[in-house]
Amino acid sequence: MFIEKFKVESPNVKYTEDEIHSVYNYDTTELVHENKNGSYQWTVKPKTVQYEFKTDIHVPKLGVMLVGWGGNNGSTLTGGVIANREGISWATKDKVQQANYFGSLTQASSIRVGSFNGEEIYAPFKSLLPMVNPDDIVFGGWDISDMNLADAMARAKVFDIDLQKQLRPYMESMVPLPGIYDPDFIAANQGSRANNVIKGTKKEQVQQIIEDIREFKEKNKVDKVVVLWTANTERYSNIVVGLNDTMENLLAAVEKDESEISPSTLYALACIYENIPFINGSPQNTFVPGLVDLAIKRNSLIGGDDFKSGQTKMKSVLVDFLVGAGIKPTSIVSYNHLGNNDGMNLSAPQTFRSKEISKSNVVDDMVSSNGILYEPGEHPDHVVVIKYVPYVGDSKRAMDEYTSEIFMGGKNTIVLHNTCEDSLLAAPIILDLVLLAELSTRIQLKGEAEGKFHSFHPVATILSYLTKAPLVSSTLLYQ
Ligand SMILES: NC(=O)c1ccc[n+]([C@@H]2O[C@H](COP(=O)([O-])OP(=O)(O)OC[C@H]3O[C@@H](n4cnc5c(N)ncnc54)[C@H](O)[C@@H]3O)[C@@H](O)[C@H]2O)c1
Ligand SMILES: O=P([O-])([O-])O[C@@H]1[C@@H](O)[C@H](O)[C@@H](O)[C@H](O)[C@@H]1O
Repeated sequence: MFIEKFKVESPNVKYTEDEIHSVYNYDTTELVHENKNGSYQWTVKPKTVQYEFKTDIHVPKLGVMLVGWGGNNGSTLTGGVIANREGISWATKDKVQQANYFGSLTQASSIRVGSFNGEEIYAPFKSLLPMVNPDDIVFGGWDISDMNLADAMARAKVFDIDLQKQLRPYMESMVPLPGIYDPDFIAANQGSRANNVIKGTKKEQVQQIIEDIREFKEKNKVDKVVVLWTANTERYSNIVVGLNDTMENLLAAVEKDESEISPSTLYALACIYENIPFINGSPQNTFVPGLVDLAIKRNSLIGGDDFKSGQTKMKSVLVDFLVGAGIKPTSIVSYNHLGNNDGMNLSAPQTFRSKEISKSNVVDDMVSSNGILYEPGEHPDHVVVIKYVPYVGDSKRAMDEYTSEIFMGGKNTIVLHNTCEDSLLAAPIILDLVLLAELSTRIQLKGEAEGKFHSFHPVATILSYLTKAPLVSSTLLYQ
């Protein structure tokens, strides 16, 4: 049975006018590796750590500023939220389609809350804690292309025409702010659309982004802003000692207008200065060490990298299942072709390399978890192929082949084929990322050994489920 909402009655949960107080006993283990009578022994000791959580129940009016707003994902998400908010339905060749948020964890998934008279009871994920209603989000952002969002939606060729016609009046007045453009970091084929760029030094560009955020916040009277990068995939930045390895060196490099500081790092820097959450939806290493240092020092949320939308989502689920079942994947081949602008940008070797890394590394932890199947350092052959085929547009065609070793020298091959608009996969994930980032900034926690409440660690590993290459912090404990 499915229920819409519920209240918790527990000695561990207290509702006040402003907060939900909860106590959670986290059961974990502590491992000890010690020399006993001349030989080393691993000892596993169960332990329980008690945490207290305080969740501010006042849901803010949220502004979401997208970097790359005029792209396929940006225009699709914006149009999708407007269609849901306005209750738009449209004619397709099959039926009259209603707007929905399918594909969003927060809006379209459910959780089990218990059983009643022998029946399992489920509730919406979004009923767990007070969350922003996506219909209320105010969108804005930047793009190096000055195309308005209605024309960008038409350029993307994602939505049905009848839907596009109904959305156009809402979107044609939406025009992206000029963006920070550096041709050295994205494919040369993107140059023709770069007619909407911020001039000046890197320091001046960062300052302009800060001013844009402040003006957006003031103009739209939003309480909070989250910034999310859904612009083109950049090439990796070189990590150079003395340039971007520490926050002091990074800030000095910006002062000196050093060329190796990428646009995405500059946007993120502006957000950290403003204490605005910044999420990276692409695979490049926006978060160079110096930037992570600064985010931690200023306790400003950063998260990423690279939305885990389709092929890689399937890969992480399937390989986790196979390895967990004691089956040994030995060859993974992920091929896809698509014809959108993302695909065109990825047709350049240096930007493709960023994507190849994030699409390949997703299985590393699963493989290293099983020393029965894999020798130290052993891993499956893993190939990622992305081809740009203009004709298919946003309709990505993904083909995957998984070959595994099974019992007594047997081999098993699984082949998957997946076709759909890439932006229809990514847009709901972008929504989840911004909603969960906003929610996490309203939560304070305190471990039993800690003296005072604090926020989550600024490196938001809580967003990992939604990204291919989760950003994690080497500092395990919050300072
Ligand atoms: N399923 C998916 O669509 C999916 C999944 C994972 C990751 N991604 C990543 O999301 C990003 C966006 O995907 P898309 O399909 O919307 O691509 P897109 O090319 O349609 O949109 C990117 C937009 O960013 C703009 N842009 C580029 N550089 C910019 C800059 N420095 N500042 C501001 N705007 C800039 C471009 O003009 C373009 O409008 C890509 O990096 C892609 O790899 C997409
Ligand atoms: O999440 P996923 O479907 O594995 O990955 C997708 C790739 O298959 C696609 O080629 C690329 O253009 C998208 O940006 C996205 O990264």
